[in-house]
Amino acid sequence: MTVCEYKPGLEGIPAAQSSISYVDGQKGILEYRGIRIEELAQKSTFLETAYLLIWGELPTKEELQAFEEEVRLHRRIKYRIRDMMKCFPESGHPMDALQASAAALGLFYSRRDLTNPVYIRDAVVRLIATIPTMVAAFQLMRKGNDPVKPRDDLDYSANFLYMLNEKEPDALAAKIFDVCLILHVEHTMNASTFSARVTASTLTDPYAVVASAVGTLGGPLHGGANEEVIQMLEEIGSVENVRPYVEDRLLRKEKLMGFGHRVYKVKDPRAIILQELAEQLFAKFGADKYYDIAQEMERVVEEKLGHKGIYPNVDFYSGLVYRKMGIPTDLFTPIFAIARVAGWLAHWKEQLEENRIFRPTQVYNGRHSIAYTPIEQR
Ligand SMILES: CC(=O)SCCNC(=O)CCNC(=O)[C@H](O)C(C)(C)COP(=O)(O)OP(=O)(O)OC[C@H]1O[C@@H](n2cnc3c(N)ncnc32)[C@H](O)[C@@H]1OP(=O)(O)O
Ligand SMILES: O=C([O-])CC(=O)C(=O)O
Repeated sequence: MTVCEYKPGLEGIPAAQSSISYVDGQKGILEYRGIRIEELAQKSTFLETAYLLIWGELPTKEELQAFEEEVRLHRRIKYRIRDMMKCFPESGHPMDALQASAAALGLFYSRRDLTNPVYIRDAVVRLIATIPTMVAAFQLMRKGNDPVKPRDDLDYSANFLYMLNEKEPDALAAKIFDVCLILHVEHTMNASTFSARVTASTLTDPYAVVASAVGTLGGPLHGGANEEVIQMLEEIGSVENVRPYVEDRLLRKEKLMGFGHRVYKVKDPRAIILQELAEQLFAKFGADKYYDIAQEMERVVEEKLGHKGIYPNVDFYSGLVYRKMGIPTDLFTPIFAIARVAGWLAHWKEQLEENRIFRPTQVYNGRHSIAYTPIEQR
């Protein structure tokens, strides 16, 4: 066996063969099953894109209707899950609540029949359908309210916003939210997807796969950055403070949240679309001063770090979109998870098709042949 050079963070090391999505980080291109995201953002819906990613082809009209109907029928969560969530501390982070709730689904549906397409479809539908309900239910319950039941007459994104805010959403806001889900659904071998694939490779159940990926997504270097971006913009507070803030952080060798990417060395194509979506919302619902701060920050960071290929990533503008919709900051990453679950499931399915357990090696740099020291001599 050839011994490879150790690469911290596995940079540049292929961990799987996959036909789900493709990134060209120099040109700023992202495709799902070969289709550019710009086109999907304009013409598709989240559920149609999820279908494309998981089953490999765009659905026919009948296939899409059947999938939407199945998801609609599975939106409700069991009262025991709801009661379990009610016991979570209201000060707990919604990502932790989501991780625990997704794992708890496995208590009810743990039968592992991983070779049966019916089992796979059932798990896909159940997870895509219930994750938004769990996010909205935790939000209402931590405020002391009862969760709102899903509305069968509303489509996927409109229903989520309805469950969250207890009122029917504005049509433009619901459409933009759906596009945000399309933009967040999949992104090659990112950390949470890798985590999902490693977990999948042990042939555990899909609820454990998703729970492990949710845990990975929450970190501030990954999906959790969208929450930190808004906190950072609030801390900056004004356009004049941007330059000194950036300079100070760089001097202290601290990262600027929402910037930089392992693969993109240009502006993330998703950030370009998210910025346009934010502008559409501002045009309808009024400007946001944090957008001016964000734009100035993009200019200053390009000036300082453009030579290193550091530009806004997907997490930089998404928070401004969600903020304008009145969504609390700590729900930004759970919303990322609502979308990404379909990407994780596509990878789960692909992993099962040609599974081999992930078991890489390590470079041992510890000691050998050390004698045991009795406790009284230490
Ligand atoms: C959905 C997503 O996961 S998108 C990413 C969300 N995460 C963030 O926005 C957090 C901020 N960004 C980062 O921490 C990084 O850019 C990551 C985690 C996204 C990528 O990390 P890596 O590929 O390991 O890059 P790494 O951290 O090695 O940085 C390479 C160089 O760029 C610099 N750099 C990278 N990102 C940033 C940043 N956001 N701010 C300042 N400097 C940065 C590093 O300091 C390093 O500089 P050096 O070579 O002079 O030491
Ligand atoms: O690809 C990555 O490393 C992170 C990312 O942008 C994503 O998961 O959407």
